[in-house]
Amino acid sequence: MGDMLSAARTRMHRAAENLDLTDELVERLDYPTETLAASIPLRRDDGSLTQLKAWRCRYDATLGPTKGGIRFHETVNQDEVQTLAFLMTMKCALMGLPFGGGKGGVQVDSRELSTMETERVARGWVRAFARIVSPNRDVPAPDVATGEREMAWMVDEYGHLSGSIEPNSFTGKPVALGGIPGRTPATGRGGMIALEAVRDSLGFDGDGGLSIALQGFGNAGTWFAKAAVENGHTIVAVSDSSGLVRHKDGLDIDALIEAKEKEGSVTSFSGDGVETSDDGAAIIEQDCDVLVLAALGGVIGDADDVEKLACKAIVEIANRPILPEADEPLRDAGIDVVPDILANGGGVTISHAEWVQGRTGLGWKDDEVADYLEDKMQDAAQAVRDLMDQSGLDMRTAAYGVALKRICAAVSAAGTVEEFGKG
Ligand SMILES: NC(=O)c1ccc[n+]([C@@H]2O[C@H](COP(=O)([O-])OP(=O)(O)OC[C@H]3O[C@@H](n4cnc5c(N)ncnc54)[C@H](O)[C@@H]3O)[C@@H](O)[C@H]2O)c1
Repeated sequence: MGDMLSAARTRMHRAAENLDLTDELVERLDYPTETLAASIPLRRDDGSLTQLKAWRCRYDATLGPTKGGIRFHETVNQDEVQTLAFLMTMKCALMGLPFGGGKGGVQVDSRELSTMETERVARGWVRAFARIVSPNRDVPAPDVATGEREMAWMVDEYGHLSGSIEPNSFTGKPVALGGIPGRTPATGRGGMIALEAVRDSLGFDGDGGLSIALQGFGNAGTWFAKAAVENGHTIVAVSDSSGLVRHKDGLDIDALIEAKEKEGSVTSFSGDGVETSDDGAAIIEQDCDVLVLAALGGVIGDADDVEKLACKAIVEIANRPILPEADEPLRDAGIDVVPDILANGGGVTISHAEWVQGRTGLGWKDDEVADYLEDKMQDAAQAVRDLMDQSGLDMRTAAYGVALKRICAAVSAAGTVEEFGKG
């Protein structure tokens, strides 16, 4: 087992120990059910042939078909794919969705691919893994460097291979091809709903505006920022891969989005009182109420990183931006964390709505999507709060606890040691 998965599982074990869950049920989640590794041949535009490493992991399907994105990234590896599939398992259970967890990846630098090469990689991934993908078995979605267009190619390839039209084999499709309106903003908006739902347990009484520093200004970050401003909060600093921009009285988010769309970076933004720096990593040192991590994994890795923080709470919109080694130093520093499996659960929640839409053949309206997101985020946050109240656990451990209890209940429903042990 890889180091990354091993580290990720420590949080599950912490929850299981605190809640006295039966070992044999939790052990079932120690290893993935199925991981398929493949080599995808890519014919480059210049005629040369390259072999790309690729994976699909179905981590656990106790609660339903496995669900999770496919990322194209030069550093992706089997350990990362399995770790992210493990997190999807916990997230889908916490969000109350009838899905298990999965993840896929191709080890490739997407920036070096032409559009036609990207299409060949997307179709090659489906040819390699079609045997485990299916609307009732394993349902992939976009992730890093994949989006609606890649899903359109993948659904098409899957239809050719299976001999039937199966748009429901993937989510995150373009709306014109069976996608759902509201999927793109769902992760950012869901993160805001989660923050509001737990704000008093983070120590923010009342409903006054909070000062927020935000790392990452892509899909999730921009939609979170818009929702935050609509709710009366102030974004005092934003970073992306180009660097950092800050304004002590709050940034004009619509203008910042426009500048990023036009110039490709937040540091191109200017105006009265706006400061920029090429040191994007300094965002974690920004004095603020809430630091929102919406870019990368492993940003806060240990006690040294925790010492740099000047926030009162953290919201994890990226997957695993805080590593387990930093959990205790954060607790000692009194910094509460809204964990990734809750804070970014809005994305897979609306993927579920898309899957339901595909199964019924009936389209969802914008307000139905928004209501579903609100309800699911509130329900998950409430379940976590209830367990925190009952057990005194921190928010992350309680979130894992809610997920584990649901998975364990489903496993136990097919018989327990007490029943089988009767002989
Ligand atoms: N989009 C979703 O639905 C969704 C769902 C669940 C989790 N997530 C997670 O949220 C994170 C962001 O996803 P996204 O869809 O917004 O991706 P994205 O590619 O749209 O945006 C990523 C952003 O991070 C920035 N970034 C990259 N390196 C950086 C660095 N060193 N410092 C600061 N910023 C940096 C990029 O400039 C960009 O603004 C990822 O970890 C992703 O796995 C996204």
